[in-house]
Amino acid sequence: MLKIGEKTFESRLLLGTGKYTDATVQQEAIDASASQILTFAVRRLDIFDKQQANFLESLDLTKYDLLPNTAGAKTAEEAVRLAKLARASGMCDMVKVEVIGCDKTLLPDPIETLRASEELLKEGFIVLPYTSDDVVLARRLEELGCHAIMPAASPIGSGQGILNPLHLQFIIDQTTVPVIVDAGIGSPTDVAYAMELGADGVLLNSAVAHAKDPVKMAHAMRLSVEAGRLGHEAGRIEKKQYAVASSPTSGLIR
Ligand SMILES: CC(=O)[C@@H](O)[C@H](O)COP(=O)(O)O
Repeated sequence: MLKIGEKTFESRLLLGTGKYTDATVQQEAIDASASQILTFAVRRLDIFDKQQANFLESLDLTKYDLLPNTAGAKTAEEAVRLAKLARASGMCDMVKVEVIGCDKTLLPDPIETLRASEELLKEGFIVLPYTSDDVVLARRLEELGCHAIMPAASPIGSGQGILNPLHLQFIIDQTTVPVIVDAGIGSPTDVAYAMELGADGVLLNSAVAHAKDPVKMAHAMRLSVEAGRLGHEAGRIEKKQYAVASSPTSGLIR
C-alpha cells in the first residue's frame, strides 16, 4: 500500500491527465492503469466555470483522488496561489508543488520549491514537491514536513527514463517519506527499474498519452509497477564479476 499523509492507496501508479487528444481514450487509459491518483495542472482547468468542458466532468470522481499540480508557476508565490485556488474548489487538499526554474529543461527551481512547500505546509496542505534528483534537497523537503518527494527520472516529456539511478537510490535510502519518481519515464522498463530501486510509486503522463496505443501502454505500466515492486520486495541477487554454475558441481558422475 502507498501511504500519503493519512490516505492509503493500493495502486502505486499516479497518472497525469494532460496531452490526450481524445477523452474516451483518456478514460480507457485511466481504467487500464488502475491508478487511484490523477494529477492535473490547475492553470489548464477552469474549475469554477461549470460551462467549460473539462476532463473532470467525464470521470467518476469517487474512484480517484485528485492531485492538482502547480505547473506554470515560476515562483513560490505563484505556486501557493494555484494550490489555494485548487483547494478553494473543494476537490482536494493534496498538491504537487511544481515550480519550474528553466524553460528549456523544465527542471524545478529548488529554492522556490522549498519556499512554496514550506508555505503550503503551514497552510495545512498535503505537500508533494516535484524535485530534481538531489538527495540534499530531498532531505530538506522531508525535514520541512513534506508528505512525499517526487524526484525526476529525466526532463519532463523527454522519455529518457532514469538517467541517474544512483541519485534516485540516494534519495530512496536517505528519506523516510514515500518517494514517487516523476517525469521522464519512457517505457515500462523505466517504471520497473524505478520500483526495483525501491521507489514507492511512479508518476507518468507522456509515455501513456503519446503511446501508439495509450490504453495498452497504461496497462503495461500498471503491470510494470506491480512487477518492479514485487521484485524489490523479493530482493534481487547480488551482481558477481564471474560466472557461478547454476547446476550443482558436487556429486557428478565421472
Ligand atoms: C513534473 C511534471 O509535470 C510531471 O509530472 C509530468 O506531468 C509528467 O512527466 P512525463 O510527461 O515526462 O511523464
